[in-house]
Amino acid sequence: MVFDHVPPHAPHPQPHTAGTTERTGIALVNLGTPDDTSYGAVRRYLSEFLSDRRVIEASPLFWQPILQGVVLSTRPAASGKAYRRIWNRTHDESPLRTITRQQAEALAERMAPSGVAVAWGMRYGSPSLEDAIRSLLQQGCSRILCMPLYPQYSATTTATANDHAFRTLMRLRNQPALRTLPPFPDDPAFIAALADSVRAAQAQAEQPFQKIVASFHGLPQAYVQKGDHYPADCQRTVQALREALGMDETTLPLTYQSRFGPAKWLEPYTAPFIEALPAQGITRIAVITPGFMADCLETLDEIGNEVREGFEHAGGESFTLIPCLNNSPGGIDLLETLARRELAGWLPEPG
Ligand SMILES: C=CC1=C(C)c2cc3[nH]c(cc4nc(cc5[nH]c(cc1n2)c(C)c5CCC(=O)O)C(CCC(=O)O)=C4C)c(C)c3C=C
Ligand SMILES: [Fe+2]
Ligand SMILES: [Fe+2]
Repeated sequence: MVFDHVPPHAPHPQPHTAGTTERTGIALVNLGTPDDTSYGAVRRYLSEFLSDRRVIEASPLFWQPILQGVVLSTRPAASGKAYRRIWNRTHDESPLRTITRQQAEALAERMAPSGVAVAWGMRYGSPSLEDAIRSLLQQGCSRILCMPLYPQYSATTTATANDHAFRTLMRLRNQPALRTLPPFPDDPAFIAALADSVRAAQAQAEQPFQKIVASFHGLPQAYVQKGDHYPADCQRTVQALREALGMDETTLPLTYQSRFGPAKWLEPYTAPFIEALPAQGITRIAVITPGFMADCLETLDEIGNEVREGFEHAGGESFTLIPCLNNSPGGIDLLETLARRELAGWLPEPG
């Protein structure tokens, strides 16, 4: 018997109902997270993440011995300690997992009247994006919108999430139709939600912020030289936000955080930039992180703990971390706006 285009090792047989209705589904996807903060769990997570050739482009012949040797014997302990500082003890999971689930539940409520199912998964760790897509198929979805929750494009985030969705479909005999959400760096709905979050933070502060630093996850400069247009997308977000708030490069500067390894990453680096501010007479600041749709290790610990301590140690007096859009009404409005736009033609006609 010949199995056209279906690898004989396809791991899970598809249920007969999968993809046989006109139902539409949405799969929300974010980066990933370890299952717990132990050395073993963090090591498994980092090993999967840092073995992704979209993330580390060096040849595996060169990189894998370094990863499996020095990196995975030292980094899991340090990262596990950082995760423990921010861990959601009520649900025993990382904040990124909690918030992604909350976003999916809230979006599901909004989309239910249109008959759209919503699932969520991670690019690395569990539940995986593959689990999310399989759950949508189980629910009879024949059309799926994959929504990587990254406002700015990068091959290291958006593309690898989409790769994972495509790879999942490669194993299916009956494939659903698949759409992917394009990046949305200066979408008016995104910028309006960010501007509202800044105004809300300012309204709660005792005194006006002297600066609001927009800090994005960094990227190796070599990837940008090879064509990744991530920094241009970050500039688009910040420029649009400046215009929405009547601010400029001085009052709303752009910086990059989360450098990993010895190579040159995008500059200026967030931590030294912020630690230098008190010496310039800037002692009351806020930090916004518009590259993240959900609070996570990089916002809550790196900015909320490490950078805050550096700023205070250097003489800073007031440090406000503006929350990500998370499951705020503005954040869910944005997800619904983006989803409905991308689902044009796939939703039942109103009335
Ligand atoms: C070469 C390494 C890395 C690249 C390139 C990279 C790009 C990148 N990452 C995000 C978003 C997130 N990264 C997060 C954690 C994280 N990132 C790296 C490395 C690279 N990221 C590491 C090693 C880690 C793990 C944490 C640590 O050990 O310090 C997270 C947080 C996950 C969580 O559970 O909270 C996010 C989100 C973007 C947007 C990006 C490219 C622009
Ligand atoms: Fe990262
Ligand atoms: Fe970090």
